[in-house]
Amino acid sequence: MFDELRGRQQLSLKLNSRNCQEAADISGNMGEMEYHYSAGKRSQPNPVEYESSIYQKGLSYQRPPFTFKPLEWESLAAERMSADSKGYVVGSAGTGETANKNRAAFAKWSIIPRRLIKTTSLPEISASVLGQKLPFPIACAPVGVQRIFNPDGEEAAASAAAKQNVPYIMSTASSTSIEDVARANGDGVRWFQLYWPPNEQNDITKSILGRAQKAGFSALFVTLDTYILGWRPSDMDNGYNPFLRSDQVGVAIGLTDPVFHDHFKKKHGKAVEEDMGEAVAEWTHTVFPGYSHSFEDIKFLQQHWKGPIILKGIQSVEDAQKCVEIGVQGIVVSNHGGRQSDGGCSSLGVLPRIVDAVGNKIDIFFDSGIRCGADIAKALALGAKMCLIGRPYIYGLALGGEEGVSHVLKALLGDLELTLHLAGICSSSQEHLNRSVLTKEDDLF
Ligand SMILES: Cc1cc2nc3c(=O)[nH]c(=O)nc-3n(C[C@H](O)[C@H](O)[C@H](O)COP(=O)(O)O)c2cc1C
Ligand SMILES: O=C(O)C(=O)c1ccccc1
Repeated sequence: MFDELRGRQQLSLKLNSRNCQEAADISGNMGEMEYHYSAGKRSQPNPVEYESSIYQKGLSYQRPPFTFKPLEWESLAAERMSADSKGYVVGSAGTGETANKNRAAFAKWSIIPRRLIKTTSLPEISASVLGQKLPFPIACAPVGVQRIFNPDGEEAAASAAAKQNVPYIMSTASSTSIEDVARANGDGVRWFQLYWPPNEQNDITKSILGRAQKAGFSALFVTLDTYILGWRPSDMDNGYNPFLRSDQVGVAIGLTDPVFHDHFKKKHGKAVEEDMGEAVAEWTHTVFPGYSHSFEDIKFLQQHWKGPIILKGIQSVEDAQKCVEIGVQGIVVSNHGGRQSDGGCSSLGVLPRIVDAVGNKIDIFFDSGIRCGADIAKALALGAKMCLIGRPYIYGLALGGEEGVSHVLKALLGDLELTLHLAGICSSSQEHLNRSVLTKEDDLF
């Protein structure tokens, strides 16, 4: 009974509250959570609708086959994976100290709700990044080898992201080609993440960038913290490296790249098809050369990429300042989910100082450790413009392919929307969602 009342209440709140234009746009079937086009424009999914429709489905025992408990996605997904895949996604570097600190850092900040803030609508949770206004302040982080979690891999995730109006960042280590991911993503917003070949192989880099650009990827995320994979005990215990599997997962971009094919032929005197093992080893070495580029080298990418460039993996104020100096458009404050270095800082811990130093000069994205709506709210309050979701959507992929990814994205957004609403915060913009809504939990004692 309570659920029924609550469901109805949510529904009527929603219907009364969205502004007129949006209400006219929303033509979706509430039960199925389908969203339709109206007047040639895609109507915005409304995350809280998901919650109300679930209460209603609950009444007729038609709940979705996925849990809404964000901290259970990992264990439930793990039950469906091989030991190798589970170790790969859940695992992190060394003792796991960095990954643990990523999570612990969120609990150090608390949201102080304000009361009697008169509202007539649910909070607006859009984001303004890279000169664009996007409906939601989250994106799917670049994650490689997605077919080890579900046979539909990147195509399922990119399709779900487009349906939920969430940008999809495609990894260079994808198990699907650039062109196939673009097709699956359709008219969604898609960005490309580069694992960057050494300068001697700039022709291969140019080829990848050209393909990504042609396939409609509009921004370039360059990952700086993974020129070699970190010390990952779970994978070493399993003797597991996704590239070294016999089914060649994670090398789709190389195996479909004509310039890489030419390069391989010249170097090895045979075609890629004649020696797949050698070709995979060569590609792996091309994108994980073992050594880093320099700030100076970014010029090459600026010359060959028409669009915003965002550097991923920034943890220090000094590096953030250098990013501003060299004229890139954004940074991702990230420690790769604690997968690369042990003994590191929490990514959320370093965020405020980086925001203070460069937040008004460059777009700051954030990831590492986000698991629920409140985590997104805290990172945005500390000055990030957008959060990248990493492991959670991969757990969704393992749990239920495209539907599972959609579920995780909708659940995170619904949770965010209500978290802000119930704290009296009327939008995700810095004007309303800023440090004044937070306190350090330790300061309370
Ligand atoms: C299985 C897996 C594969 C990943 N692959 C990539 C990748 O190919 N490129 C990249 O830049 N980051 C990659 N990442 C890191 C994510 O983009 C992101 O920084 C990280 O997952 C954020 O931490 P979280 O998982 O705690 O949210 C990967 C992460 C995971 C879990
Ligand atoms: O595992 C990772 O964190 C990552 O970035 C990666 C590297 C190679 C293949 C797939 C993912």
